[in-house]
Amino acid sequence: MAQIKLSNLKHSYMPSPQGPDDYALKEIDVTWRDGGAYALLGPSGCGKSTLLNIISGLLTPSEGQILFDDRDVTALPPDQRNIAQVFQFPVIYDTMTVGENLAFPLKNRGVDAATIKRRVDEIAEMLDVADMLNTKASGLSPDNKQKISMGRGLVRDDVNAVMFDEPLTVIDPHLKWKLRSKLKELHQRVKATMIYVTHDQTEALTFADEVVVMQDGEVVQIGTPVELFERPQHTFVGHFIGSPGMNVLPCETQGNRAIFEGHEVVLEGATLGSGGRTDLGIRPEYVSFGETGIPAHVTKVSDIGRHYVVSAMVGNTALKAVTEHSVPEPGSQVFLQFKPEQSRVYRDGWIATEERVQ
Ligand SMILES: Nc1ncnc2c1ncn2[C@@H]1O[C@H](COP(=O)(O)OP(=O)(O)OP(=O)(O)O)[C@@H](O)[C@H]1O
Repeated sequence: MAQIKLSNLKHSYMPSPQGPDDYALKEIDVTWRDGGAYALLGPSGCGKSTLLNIISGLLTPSEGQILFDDRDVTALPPDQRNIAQVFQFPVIYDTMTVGENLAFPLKNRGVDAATIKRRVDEIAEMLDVADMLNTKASGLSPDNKQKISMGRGLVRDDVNAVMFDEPLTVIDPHLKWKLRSKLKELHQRVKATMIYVTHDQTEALTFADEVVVMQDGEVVQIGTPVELFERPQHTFVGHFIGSPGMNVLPCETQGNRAIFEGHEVVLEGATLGSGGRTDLGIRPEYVSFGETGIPAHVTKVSDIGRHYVVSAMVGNTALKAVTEHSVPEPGSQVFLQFKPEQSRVYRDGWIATEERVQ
């Protein structure tokens, strides 16, 4: 397995790109440590597949380098990069048995029979398919087919990385959580460098030690699931991660305070920079109800199981609060309190509040 470094990577599908908008990848600088579990998360069109294809060697970047353990592989074709890939749709041979499918990547490389048997048994046991080794792949359910596809990606122990491209797309929703946790467990056992591409935050946050959040060809934040939740570096991250996402409320700034709909809001730290569009970012989980605070009108209360999501209006601005206990009635007047250490100003989308030193 290898450390993977993407250095000053840019890619445009146009022959002579003029400006940043002509680039599918604007400037990517990322280092993935050997044995880490990473997710590439972003909406459709943000550049995930482009990046994946550049790493696997299907696409040559317009600029920049790809390094595996400090070895420049930018010019190497896919077959010399030694990467295993698991795609959206299962890639298995229907005419072979499960065991033969799992053995195939090893057989292809001339691995000896005893090692093949040992690896196939190990992987089959990890995937809970040991009892299916002699079953013809054609008769398997879609989720078992995808499991075997994953197994084929994991069976070799000489690859630089295993890349998963939206691997749960074809899986029934009620089986998704099973495979999601299975993959996490597999990473802990196999310890390979794994890169998991998805537009689904639950998949990314369950699987990865670190998530790379992309928007419009740019990495907007790299962090642990907790970091992305607790301190989004960009309003996009705040909104994209979390359910419901972070409230992004137009505001003005006055010294180290935000003025939101005429009300002063205490922030986590000092305000940075000046000018640009300013928004106050606060997650619904950190908005609470009190005896005093910002007056609001409750418009809707949704019971979503473990907690309630309260929609309210402050002046002309809509926001959400998440609460477990004190549930107001729709139509009532309430006072909202924003947790200061979780209240931040964003300037043109980027965080502009200094981090509080503990
Ligand atoms: N072969 C291509 N030729 C021209 N433009 C392309 C090509 N492939 C992708 N693009 C453009 O590059 C940008 C990034 O696309 P990409 O497929 O990498 O995003 P993605 O995040 O993987 O999206 P999805 O999840 O829908 O596959 C998009 O604007 C897309 O239209």
